[in-house]
Amino acid sequence: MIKFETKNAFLKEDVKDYQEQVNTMHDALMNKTGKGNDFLGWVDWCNNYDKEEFARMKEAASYIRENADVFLVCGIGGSYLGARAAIEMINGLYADKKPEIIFCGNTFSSTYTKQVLDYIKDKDVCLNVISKSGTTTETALAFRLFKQALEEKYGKDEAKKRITATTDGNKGTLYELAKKEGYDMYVIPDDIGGRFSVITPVGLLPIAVAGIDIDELMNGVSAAYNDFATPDLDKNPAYAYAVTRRILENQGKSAEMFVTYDLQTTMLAEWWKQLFGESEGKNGCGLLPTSATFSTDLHSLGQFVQDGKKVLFETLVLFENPTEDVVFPEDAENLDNMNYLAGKNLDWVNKMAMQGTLEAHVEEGGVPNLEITVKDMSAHSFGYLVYFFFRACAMTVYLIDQNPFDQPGVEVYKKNMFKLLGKN
Ligand SMILES: O=P(O)(O)OC[C@H]1O[C@H](O)[C@H](O)[C@@H](O)[C@@H]1O
Repeated sequence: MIKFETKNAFLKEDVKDYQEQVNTMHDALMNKTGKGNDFLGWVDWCNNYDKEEFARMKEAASYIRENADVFLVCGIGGSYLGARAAIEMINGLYADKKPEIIFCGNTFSSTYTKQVLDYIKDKDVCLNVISKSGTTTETALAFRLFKQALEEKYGKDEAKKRITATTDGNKGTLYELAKKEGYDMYVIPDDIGGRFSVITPVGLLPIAVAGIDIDELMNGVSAAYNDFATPDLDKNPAYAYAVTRRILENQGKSAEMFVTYDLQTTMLAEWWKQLFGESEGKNGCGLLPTSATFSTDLHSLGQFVQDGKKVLFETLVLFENPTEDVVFPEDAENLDNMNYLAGKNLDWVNKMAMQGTLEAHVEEGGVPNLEITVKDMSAHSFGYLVYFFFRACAMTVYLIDQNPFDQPGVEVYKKNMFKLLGKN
């Protein structure tokens, strides 16, 4: 289902030399005995998730689709990136589907927040507030504003029906508030951290509201779970990718650029950045996760990749089959001199651009390129791909002996901000 290739990676070590270490880490992961083992619920979540809650979520999604022009998803980090990545990748950026999905609660920007508040004024709205901790300030602040806007518009009772809360199953400020208000509630499992939570109600409810088949998404997760049961580096592309990153780091690389050729996967890259950035960037370790969407960014970052400081390698995420295609038309006058492409499919042009760029970056630029090939941009492939990255991420961080599942560094800005905001 996923092909992983290193033929353009300039590797100076053999991936297979890591087999023994990978076997040990694989056991730690599967037996839940490694670092951060309290947060390994995602590993076999596809076998364990609550089917009753899953069915309830689908019903809630139908209610929201029938009753809302706009669906507000109020969350930040792992509580919004996965859903947004899935919805954009699978439905595209301009899907003419009701409801329109707007993400809030991920910024303090007064301009953005006020503009969303104005935009929803004359629209029917439902809202899903998502926070594992239940105390994240960006989310809590936006939630109060949008909750009040809904209460003003619909009255308290009707607003309650339009608000769902996804949070801890037993505790926390949001949990208490939602219980008291009587909102429809969904649980973020204790043993699944935010950046691994797109396969739980955190991601699945908004994804279902977008009209995407969440059974298919979970089938993709299960298929990946089964395919990655073996630690054999010849058979497990997630682990081969995990090891390859470490080899390139040993060769002096300090950044990894996630590259796609489809604009609707830009948010997938943002999701991936949180996954790897928060999992790996600690105690002075880790590769900087960065991203580019080509060919758009070839016209901005291309110069640096080709010719700048040799700090990075590229990880190409290629989708074999496009969701849509366009045949380039003939033009009788040919004033733009573009007739040489007449009759060609746009996807073919995109793939030729990819081929040409790959050769330029690898052969002339000496930039290592890894290739991850995915069949298409379906819900099934999304589920498969995120699980691929989960397993790769856990393995690659275990290989540098760090805990992939905490993020103590994120607290530092919060402490300073709270002091400035006068929070006690
Ligand atoms: O879901 P929440 O508890 O609101 O957290 C939202 C996000 O913010 C935190 O600061 C963490 O660094 C992220 O890992 C998390 O995904």
